[in-house]
Amino acid sequence: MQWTLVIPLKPLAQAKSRLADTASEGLRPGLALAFAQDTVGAALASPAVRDVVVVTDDALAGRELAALGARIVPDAPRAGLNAALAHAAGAARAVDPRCALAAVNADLPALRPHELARVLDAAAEFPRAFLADAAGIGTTVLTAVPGRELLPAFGVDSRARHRASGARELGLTGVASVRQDVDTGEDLRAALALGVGPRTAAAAARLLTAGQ
Ligand SMILES: Nc1nc2c(ncn2[C@@H]2O[C@H](COP(=O)(O)OP(=O)(O)OP(=O)(O)O)[C@@H](O)[C@H]2O)c(=O)[nH]1
Ligand SMILES: C=C(OP(=O)(O)O)C(=O)O
Repeated sequence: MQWTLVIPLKPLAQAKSRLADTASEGLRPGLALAFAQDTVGAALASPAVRDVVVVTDDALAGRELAALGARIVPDAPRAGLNAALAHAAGAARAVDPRCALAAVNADLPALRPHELARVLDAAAEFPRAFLADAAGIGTTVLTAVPGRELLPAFGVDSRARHRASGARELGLTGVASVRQDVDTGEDLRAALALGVGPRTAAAAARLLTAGQ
């Protein structure tokens, strides 16, 4: 099965507020963009991914991610993450009503294309499925096969909420790069240890140069 990914991204100036102690306000937007670029780049290189829709109102991120090959959809509802994802899912199904959908966070800078393919291949066995994040509290991937709605419940305790919604939790091992979202300085160190994509590597080097 080939998947359409929907990836949400806040305006960069507001993104990654929990990295405030790791990156200054001047460097944080560039870091958030680098995470998104490496996430989208790896996703588009995955054999299980047909296309990527990014839902964002950020003009710069929209241009940069479109240049990588993503379709950009404005965050028309402006009502938070789950409304943005439902809107992007609708935009994808308006083009192809039978597409398989996967919501993926924009902060997976260590993402490896073949690990994402393993997750999506496993998800194809269930109407809706999800992968918990490295911290074991959140979610990095939520899927819905053709004919099923995504019903996203990202945010606080989303692992428990996706489980309660009837989505099947994927208990895969060996997919650390798909679980490693980056919200804190500690997460960034963990992602760097796994090996990040080229834009995040460059942005992290700028942090070091700036003495942060
Ligand atoms: N389009 C869109 N994306 C969102 C919205 N809220 C969050 N996101 C994205 O959803 C993912 C998870 O978001 P959050 O954890 O809430 O925000 P964050 O920027 O990653 O981190 P914090 O500012 O530290 O909370 C990230 O890819 C965000 O950019 C929204 O209202 N609209
Ligand atoms: C929104 C989520 O991600 P984050 O860890 O970025 O808050 C989530 O896990 O549901």
